[in-house]
Amino acid sequence: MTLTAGPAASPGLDDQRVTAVNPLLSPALLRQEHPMSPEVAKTVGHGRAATADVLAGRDDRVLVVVGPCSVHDPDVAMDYAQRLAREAAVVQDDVHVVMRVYFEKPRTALGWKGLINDPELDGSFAVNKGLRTARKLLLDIGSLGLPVGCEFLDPILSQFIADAVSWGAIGARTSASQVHRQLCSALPMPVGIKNSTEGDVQVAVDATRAAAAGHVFTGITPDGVAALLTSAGNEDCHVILRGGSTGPNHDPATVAATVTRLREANRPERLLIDASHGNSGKDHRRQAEVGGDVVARIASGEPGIAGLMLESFLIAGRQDLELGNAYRLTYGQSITDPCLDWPTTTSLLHRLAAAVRSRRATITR
Ligand SMILES: O=C[C@H](O)[C@H](O)COP(=O)(O)O
Ligand SMILES: C=C(OP(=O)(O)O)C(=O)O
Repeated sequence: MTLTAGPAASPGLDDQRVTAVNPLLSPALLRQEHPMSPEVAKTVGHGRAATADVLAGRDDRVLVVVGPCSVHDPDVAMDYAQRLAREAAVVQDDVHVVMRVYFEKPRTALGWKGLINDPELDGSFAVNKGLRTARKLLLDIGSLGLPVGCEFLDPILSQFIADAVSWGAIGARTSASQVHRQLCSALPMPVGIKNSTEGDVQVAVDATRAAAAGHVFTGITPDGVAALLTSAGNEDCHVILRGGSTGPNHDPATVAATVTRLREANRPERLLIDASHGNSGKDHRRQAEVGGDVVARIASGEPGIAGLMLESFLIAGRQDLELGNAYRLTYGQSITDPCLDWPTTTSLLHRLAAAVRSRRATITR
């Protein structure tokens, strides 16, 4: 029997809902256009190692993943990064700061899907430009000595930027996804995995187990060719408590219960608390309260909390994006979830540093 390859094999039946096919640049080409300097490579490597050490409790600092809900303007993101790099240097003995640099937004239904998908913010979907902008920004931030964290949403896109990332996230809408768990098992950095939007924590614990194992799955090579990838497994995956539709879950009882589940699953018994999302009800004022609560609990030596996620930008709150009218946006304010402003952010960073010092003093006394 002879098999005929290509469209002739199923005339008229294939791709009936694909309305356009356009070229995607390859990861290798993007890396050639925006190569990583040895200095940035050092920042990324040190950022990953310090993150893993804090998560495992080998380093007694706390991890803070802080930055905008989404990057929509690389110049504003650099402005924010320069300020954060200065603060990170001030608190570095007590707090390991990783900047949230999120380019992919998983939407509940519809909405702008992030800078890689639509960098012009006008529905033109210039994805190749988005990838170039994203990679350049990651390298520019890395050159400030500041490690970065990204959410990985589209498993193919990770190949374009993962080498420049020190901490990764899997969001609440994808933590149950086998595709994303397999991706985690191959990613070269610690990855935080969120509880579900409904508040199910077990799904995140299960994801850390799945990600710690090796898998064989489909992906792409640096040249952009489809391939079967074999992963070694990622031991540095951890749970992020982000609250859910039934309310917050940053309370000591949920932290303790999650630690028990992690122990039963033979996973490291430390986690991150996301002060935003379901824990704040998407109210940035409430986010500051959750951050303050976590600071106090770190000072008191509560076990299990390795760090905190904060959604923060220059201006408090959020604004609506009108596609095609990005020029009207307020400088430094989020176009996705509401963020803490810069003064509240720096205050929380310094309070966290003080909390770590007081915890350290209690332990060594
Ligand atoms: O962090 C960002 C948002 O919470 C997430 O992308 C969902 O946003 P949406 O509910 O506005 O679509
Ligand atoms: C989308 C995010 O969060 P979650 O997955 O918790 O909704 C986020 O952190 O940007």
